[in-house]
Amino acid sequence: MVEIRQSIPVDEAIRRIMERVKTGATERISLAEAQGRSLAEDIVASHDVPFFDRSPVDGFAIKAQDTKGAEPDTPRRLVVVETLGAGYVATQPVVGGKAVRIMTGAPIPEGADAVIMLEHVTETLEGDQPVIEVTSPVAAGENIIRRGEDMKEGTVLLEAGRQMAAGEIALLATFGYGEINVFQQPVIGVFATGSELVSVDEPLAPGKIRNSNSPMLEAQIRQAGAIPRYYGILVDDFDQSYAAVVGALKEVDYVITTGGVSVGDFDYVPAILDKLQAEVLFNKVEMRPGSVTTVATVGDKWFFGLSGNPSACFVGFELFVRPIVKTYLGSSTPHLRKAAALLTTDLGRPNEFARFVRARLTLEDATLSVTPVGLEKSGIVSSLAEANALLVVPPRTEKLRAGEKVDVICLDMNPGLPGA
Ligand SMILES: Nc1nc2c(c(=O)[nH]1)N[C@H]1C(S)=C(S)[C@@H](COP(=O)(O)OP(=O)(O)OC[C@H]3O[C@@H](n4cnc5c(N)ncnc54)[C@H](O)[C@@H]3O)O[C@H]1N2
Ligand code: MOO
Ligand SMILES: [Mg+2]
Repeated sequence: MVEIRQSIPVDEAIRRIMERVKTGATERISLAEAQGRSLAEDIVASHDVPFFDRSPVDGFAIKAQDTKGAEPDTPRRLVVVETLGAGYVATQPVVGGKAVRIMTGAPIPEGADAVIMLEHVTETLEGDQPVIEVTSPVAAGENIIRRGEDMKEGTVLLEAGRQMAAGEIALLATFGYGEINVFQQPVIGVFATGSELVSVDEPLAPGKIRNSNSPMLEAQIRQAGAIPRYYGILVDDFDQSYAAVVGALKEVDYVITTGGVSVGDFDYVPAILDKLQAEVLFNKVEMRPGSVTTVATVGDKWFFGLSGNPSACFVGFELFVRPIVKTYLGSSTPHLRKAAALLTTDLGRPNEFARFVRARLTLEDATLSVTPVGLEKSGIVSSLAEANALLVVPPRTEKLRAGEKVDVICLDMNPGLPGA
């Protein structure tokens, strides 16, 4: 007799997972290793930026009041007393009637309260003495970047859980954070299951297909910020499969299997979980694709039995594995972003389960539109590369019409957003 599984709504499945998730351990790494990692500490500005009043232009640092009444007919003449490059400090204050030639990024000399650009003065020599002529008044404060204008000491710049990209790395470098505390990346073991599978470098034979799910999962794992460890293809043999899963559970933080999770004769994942005495959180979700997605815990390890059908496997990872990884990495927003978009075509086939339709979001005239891509069947690989979103069709929805507003889940991967 085939086991009849108790199905639960997607929200309930996510709730069961999220009530058990934990953040991971932390480690200290160098800034050079920071890209893609998640901060485990708040980053605070350790000083004002800029750290001194500085010039944003190449010009002359002056006292604004010296330019009062300056006109082409009555230019004001200022004596240039020194030249200041970025990285150096003036040797003397600017006093009335004097100017310091100053380069972009150099500190404003004491006594100066404005900078006039090189292009806006006439430079002459009186004997050996450089002199400038100013032909229009300059306001106090002009062309001066004040200390702390960019960032004030003590401000929290980045919060724990923030994933680091180029901008965050620039901030860390600005404040001298050569080392930072980050969350350790969970290591996720991946098994492909099924005697029909051959690997990417093997020739096809009758009845065989290439294993596309585990390379896809490895990419999804990396994209989420975790580390994949591929354990290969398991042929449909219970004892071998059980032993391999037991071995992996000792070595990694979570295990993902793809395939063998339904009710077929060679679908061994349910029996493996049984023998492991795993706590199965659910093994049937009211969703298409991915209705057989199974999530369990084995001691303190997570086990994800994702469907063998490529798109079901893909969606199962994004909905159920990704938020666990993101929470482990300290994120306070572990789920993919949701948005509303206008549907561009009619969408048929009402279903008693929620549907996650692979789709493409485009942005035109400040309006998000969504179009289903390719064939909707769960075994279809072709639409995965086209999709940058999942269109969410709630259960038992009547036919959706072009122009209706629908919910979409934005995927965090190529072709990205807006995917016009
Ligand atoms: N009697 C029932 N049959 C099925 C049910 C059901 O409720 N009752 N559910 C169907 C649904 S829905 C899905 S989804 C699949 C899930 O099957 P499994 O997760 O057990 O996966 P497999 O049987 O191993 O394979 C399904 C399909 O996917 C191909 N596959 C498997 N692994 C890979 C891989 N690594 N790369 C590419 N393609 C893969 C496999 O060859 C099959 O075609 O069960 C339905 N059946
Ligand atoms: O639930 Mo299955 O994953 O739709 O094809
Ligand atoms: Mg099966």
